[in-house]
Amino acid sequence: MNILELNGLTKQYGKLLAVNELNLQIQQGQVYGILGPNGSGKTTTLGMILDVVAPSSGDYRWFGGMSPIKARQQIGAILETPCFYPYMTAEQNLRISAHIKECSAAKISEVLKQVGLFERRKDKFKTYSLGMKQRLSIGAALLADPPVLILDEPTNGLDPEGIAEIRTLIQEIAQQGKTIILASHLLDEVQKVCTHFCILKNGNKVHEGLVNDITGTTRQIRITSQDLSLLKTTLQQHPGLSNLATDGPELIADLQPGTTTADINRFCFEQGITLSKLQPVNRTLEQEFLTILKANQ
Ligand SMILES: Nc1ncnc2c1ncn2[C@@H]1O[C@H](COP(=O)(O)OP(=O)(O)OP(=O)(O)O)[C@@H](O)[C@H]1O
Repeated sequence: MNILELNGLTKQYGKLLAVNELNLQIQQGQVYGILGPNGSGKTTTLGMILDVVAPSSGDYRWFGGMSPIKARQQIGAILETPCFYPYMTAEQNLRISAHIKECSAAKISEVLKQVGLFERRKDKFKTYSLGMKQRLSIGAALLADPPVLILDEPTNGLDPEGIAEIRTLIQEIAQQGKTIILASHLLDEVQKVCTHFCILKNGNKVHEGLVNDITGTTRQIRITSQDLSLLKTTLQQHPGLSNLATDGPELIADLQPGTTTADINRFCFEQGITLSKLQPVNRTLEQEFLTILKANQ
């Protein structure tokens, strides 16, 4: 079942087209990354699907057409760091959140454990690091045990340790079968936690797919031999390679579909060249992202 379906969702701010005819389908259990540079329309999209920004045209359906009020109860969302009371402890703040959400306070300890703040539950919110504040926000969003979690730039401003903690937490939440929709401009973040992703640029969806389709396939090689220029002129004749370029003491090239590293090795051997290195490289989402953005300029 589609958890969320967007049909031509559009938002125009005066002359500015922030989101243009966006079509998306997100299914249960996916960790869906909405990726894009600053100003590409990620937050506006999340605002629309959370009913806080009115679409100019198009529509969206949660859970196959559930009423917006009912659907909203199934979604835990963090668009900005929520306003917790600085002089209250994490536990007291979550008690207030539970009261507002009309859910049982019995869930508070469980949620604090899940986000790794149980030991610090009696500390005042103002003494928390940015990463702990962000984890508490996720904890608040989990109080009502929603099947869907929406996160906007969840690691913004965090140090590497804080980023790693949030990443692990997102992975743990996803393992419980929850659907997570995450907006980010950080390729690394999307690559490490998401199963599916789309790329927005100037409000347009320019790509969508499975993260594994990109990062799991070897489509590049790093290759070197004693005489680099001879190797380069030789490899230029191989039809199974493209984008051949020198990168320091080695060459880098894209493998065309159907060509393997073994083919390249054999070809060089037949040409009398002994390779000192032939290393397959997994393409990163970053390379794919840059290629896609370039192609859509
Ligand atoms: N309330 C608003 N009024 C006018 N323009 C807006 C408003 N909100 C967003 N925009 C514009 O819409 C475009 C998309 O903004 P949005 O915040 O959705 O992008 P984003 O991808 O989330 O960017 P960032 O990564 O910087 O948060 C931008 O050009 C932005 O300036």
